[in-house]
Amino acid sequence: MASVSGSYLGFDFSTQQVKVVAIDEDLQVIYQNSIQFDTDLPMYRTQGGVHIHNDNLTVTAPVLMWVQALDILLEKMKTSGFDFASVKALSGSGQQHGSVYWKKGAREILQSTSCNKSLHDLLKNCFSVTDSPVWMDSSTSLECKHLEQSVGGALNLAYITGSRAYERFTGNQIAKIFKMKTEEYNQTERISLVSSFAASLFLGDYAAVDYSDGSGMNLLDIHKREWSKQCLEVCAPELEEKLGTPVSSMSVLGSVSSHLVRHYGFSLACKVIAFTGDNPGSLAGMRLKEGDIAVSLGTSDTVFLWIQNPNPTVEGHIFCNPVDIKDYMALICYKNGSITRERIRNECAAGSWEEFSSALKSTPIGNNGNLGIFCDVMEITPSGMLGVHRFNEDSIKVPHFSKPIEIRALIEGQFLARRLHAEKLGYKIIHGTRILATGGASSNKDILQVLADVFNAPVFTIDTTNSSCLGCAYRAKHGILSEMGVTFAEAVKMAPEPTQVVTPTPGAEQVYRPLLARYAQLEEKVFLESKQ
Ligand SMILES: Nc1ncnc2c1ncn2[C@@H]1O[C@H](COP(=O)(O)OP(=O)(O)O)[C@@H](O)[C@H]1O
Ligand SMILES: O=C(CO)[C@@H](O)[C@H](O)COP(=O)(O)O
Repeated sequence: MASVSGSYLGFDFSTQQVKVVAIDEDLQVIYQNSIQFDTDLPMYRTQGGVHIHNDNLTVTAPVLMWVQALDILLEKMKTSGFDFASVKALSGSGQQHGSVYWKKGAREILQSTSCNKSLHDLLKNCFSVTDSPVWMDSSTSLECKHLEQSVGGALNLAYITGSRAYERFTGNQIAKIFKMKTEEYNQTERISLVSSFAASLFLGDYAAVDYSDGSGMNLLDIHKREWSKQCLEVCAPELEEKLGTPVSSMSVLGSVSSHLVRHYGFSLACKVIAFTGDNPGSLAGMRLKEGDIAVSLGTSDTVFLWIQNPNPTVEGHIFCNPVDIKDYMALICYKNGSITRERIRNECAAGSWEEFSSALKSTPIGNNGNLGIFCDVMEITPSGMLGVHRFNEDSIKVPHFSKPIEIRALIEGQFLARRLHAEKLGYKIIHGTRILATGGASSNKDILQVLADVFNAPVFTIDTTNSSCLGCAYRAKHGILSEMGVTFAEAVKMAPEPTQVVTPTPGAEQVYRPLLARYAQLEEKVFLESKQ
């Protein structure tokens, strides 16, 4: 690879893979690569990057798998001739809410500089909990109830932390670890998020949690940008020491570890900028503006917005904004995203995205009134909804659809749900609204066409589906410039603009407006039934 005068790296430790994007000084992408957990590291026996336990509620991932994936990714970059010496700064992101438990003594090992071991060999005995709880976990209902009761109810908790108690949020996960694995908890000297854990691997020391990803823990006071002592106390003892002090998402944490300098030829001056959550990373990568709506179609589906005035409610989340210290972002998360789409692709389209697309193209918008709600796993939005529910044009439940109708029912049902809950949170689609799509499924234009039709707005994408990596490479550059007072918008003004890929089909709104109202009624019915 030809060397460049300066470059910036963005990593993403997401649910199914570790990915990297490198950009040059002109913000052009010069390198991309990834390691898939299931296929590149089969010895960990993950499915979709995780282990689903027998209770169907507990979901974890082996922390050493993430470390080993980074070793392999960096080796791959080295083999391809990537010029590590040109990297001026790096940053990254992680799947949100997951937690990593560093054993007493781990910091000293992390800081050690004089060995030739891989990170995996170096850190193999450093974790008190080897299977990290991840965002797909929904086993902490008791802990959630306790936290909400202790702070005066769900809405009060949302006022403080931006969200009512959610099972996957880290504070509730830590409370469960303390209760179920007290000895391991007591052996823990530091608790990281996946993002700050990943930053620690580059820093060679414990990296601070950033405000934006820290907002997904039910522990951070999002207004004061400090831990809520009340929430910490409810979740587990000595938690403040174990978490360290949170920092702004644009903080320069320090220089890259001498371990990585020696192994890969990073410059000693290369800076590590605070890592953040993958959705905040995507907000940066897509250069979201107020008024835009971002739809991420990754393992999870998320819908998020840039907002100035947080108005937390008991549905959805408010996070601190990752690129502007005074602002916020609102987010809604759906657990049944790509994995459900893959199941239907396998069952109805012989495992082929092309066949899946053909089915979308051969069926009419509105699917002749056939609607579906597909929750293979317990849904987050609305909370607890489970199972596959199919309704014909008279809203009568039916046991199955033909294959093409099933495919359209899945995609329309998913996007009707995305729109319904965004509107419930007060989001209005107006003339000029741009939908910015990202994540693996955003490479599929036929899926994006349904998105444009259901939302009645044009869909834009950026050049890469790895918007979080790209956003973190941008954040890496901005991290250095922000010390001189440069805003994120100024730092990335030369970056390529998102391009419009699809526009709504004429007449789509007339079909989907009434369908949205019908979907809302059916979802409410299914939701209430799932509560019984
Ligand atoms: N052509 C396609 N059409 C629809 N979905 C796709 C396509 N290509 C990849 N995907 C989906 O993208 C998902 C991965 O998305 P990605 O955003 O990389 O995940 P994550 O960041 O959560 O690990 C895969 O699970 C796959 O189902
Ligand atoms: O739980 C959430 C957001 O609140 C998820 O969006 C995770 O952050 C996982 O992200 P992907 O790997 O699906 O991008």
